[in-house]
Amino acid sequence: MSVISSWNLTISLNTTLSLSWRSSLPSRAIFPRPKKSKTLVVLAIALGAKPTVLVSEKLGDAGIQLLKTFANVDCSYNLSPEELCTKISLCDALIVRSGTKVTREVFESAMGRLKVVGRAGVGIDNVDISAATEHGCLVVNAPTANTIAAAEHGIALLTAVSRNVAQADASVKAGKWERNKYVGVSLVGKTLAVMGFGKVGSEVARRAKGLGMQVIAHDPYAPADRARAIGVELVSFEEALTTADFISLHMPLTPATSKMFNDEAFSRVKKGVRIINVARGGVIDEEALLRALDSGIVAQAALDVFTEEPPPQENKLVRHENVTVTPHLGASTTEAQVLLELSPYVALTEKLGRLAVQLVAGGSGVKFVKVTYASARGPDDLDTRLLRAMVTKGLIEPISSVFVNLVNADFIGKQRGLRLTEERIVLDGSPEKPLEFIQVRIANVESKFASAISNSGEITVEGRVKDGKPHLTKVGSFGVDVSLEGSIVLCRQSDQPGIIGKVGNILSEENVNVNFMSVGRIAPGKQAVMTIGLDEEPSRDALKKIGEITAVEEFVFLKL
Ligand SMILES: NC(=O)c1ccc[n+]([C@@H]2O[C@H](COP(=O)([O-])OP(=O)(O)OC[C@H]3O[C@@H](n4cnc5c(N)ncnc54)[C@H](O)[C@@H]3O)[C@@H](O)[C@H]2O)c1
Ligand SMILES: O=C(O)[C@H](O)COP(=O)(O)O
Repeated sequence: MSVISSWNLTISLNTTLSLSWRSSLPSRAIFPRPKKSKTLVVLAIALGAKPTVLVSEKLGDAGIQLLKTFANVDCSYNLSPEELCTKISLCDALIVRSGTKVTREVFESAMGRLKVVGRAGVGIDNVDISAATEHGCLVVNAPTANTIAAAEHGIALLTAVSRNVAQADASVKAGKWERNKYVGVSLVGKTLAVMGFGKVGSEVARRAKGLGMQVIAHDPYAPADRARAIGVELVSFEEALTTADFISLHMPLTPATSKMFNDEAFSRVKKGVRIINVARGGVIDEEALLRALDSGIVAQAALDVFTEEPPPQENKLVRHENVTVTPHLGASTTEAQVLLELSPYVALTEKLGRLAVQLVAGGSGVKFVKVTYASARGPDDLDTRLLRAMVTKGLIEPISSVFVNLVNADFIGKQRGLRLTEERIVLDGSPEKPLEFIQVRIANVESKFASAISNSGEITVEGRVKDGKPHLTKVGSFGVDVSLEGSIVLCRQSDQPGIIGKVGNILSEENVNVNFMSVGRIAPGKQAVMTIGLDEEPSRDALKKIGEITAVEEFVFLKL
């Protein structure tokens, strides 16, 4: 799905609601789940059957194609409010960006059919959340998908205003050569105030530090340790205003931030300050900014966002000589629109859950499950609800007839006595990758494959995403490496020559293709765990023959 890095559940339906919704869906007998369910399309997961999805703004093609495997997709762009209201009654889901106003009228016109609004991006200020809640409609967004794109656009505008790039470009194109008029200011050593030190703000800060700037930030809710880690000082609104040479805005538009930059704020800034806004137009009082520009208090402004979008033709800010404008392009990079950042992890978590539960010995029951996410990203930047739901799905579906989806996962887990806890390990390193590894552990159970019990006494499976594909990288205390496709044979044997060949022969006699194989051992000549990825399912007879190889101490066949 375009821009799905993780769909963030903005409004969770309460349990009663999600249950009644679920029970109103057709049974699996009528709509069997696709064999290779690409569970990353959360809307489809949430809806549980082939829904009709209206996409009202341009998204990446890859996302649309993927969505089409799960849904009837209607891409209708530039709908008038009336056209949107007419169409919506035929749709189960609506996907929008910032340009579609999802008003109360839209929810009313849906007459109960609309179940999910997906905001392919961050800001949900164009969706009437109260109306969505009243109409039992879920609103989900993709909070990290365009973070880097927005941060890079902020930096592009910062450097552009410091060197009059837009103005100089227009001048040269008008046939002029005004080298003295467009003398800029340097960034190095200057103070940048980042207002709103969240996902985008902190990435802007990181980049500005690289440009040699002194970076301060104002954010009443930001953790001081995150700021310290980047070398940024958190300051009061007053201090940010009075000390900054450049101000970059990155807070959401809320009643508290609306027109935060007004005459009062501009009266306290340093004369000649330069302002960049890639957040929301509404955080600036545009009339006040115009006055501040005209009086020279603000030397330059770069605006990607406006109170009204598109801004009216006669908008004086847009036409102002010292204002650089872009048409809400912050998220508009190819990468941000096709990013499938979390999707392999979604598949990985479900498969780890499936593997772990199949390793439990019959009768043990599964109650205590711990999921560990190791990531270089801050906890706020990784919403794990989707991953948690997928682990639950993997744990429960192989041993029951229930269909687990994003909405009902927590409820079904609780109903079945599952106590799933999550833990994060914060790693050093590049935060570009969402997760380094994921571990699923089941405590207080016996395993049908004793080697799957780690030193801590729990069934432990660990996986990573390699080249975009989920891999199993640890079973119990043994390091392994097998791509999680098809099915898997885990086999512990005494470490001696010829075993791999014997197992391979048995499988090849049955025409079962081995797609991956790895061997992890404690020490040479002792025990080894062999992990074999299979495209086809071997017969019982073949599995029996593997078990009869003298050196094989235990083995298990697992379906993914
Ligand atoms: N121009 C674009 O295309 C584009 C792209 C992405 C994001 N955005 C916008 O950028 C903004 C930031 O996005 P994000 O993903 O970093 O969100 P975020 O939620 O990660 O960060 C927002 C930060 O603002 C802080 N904040 C809240 N109230 C504040 C206040 N009164 N003063 C200062 N800080 C305050 C929050 O504590 C939070 O840390 C949003 O408005 C989003 O819609 C625009
Ligand atoms: O909130 C956002 O995600 C950004 O403003 C991007 O909006 P867009 O998806 O309309 O480009």
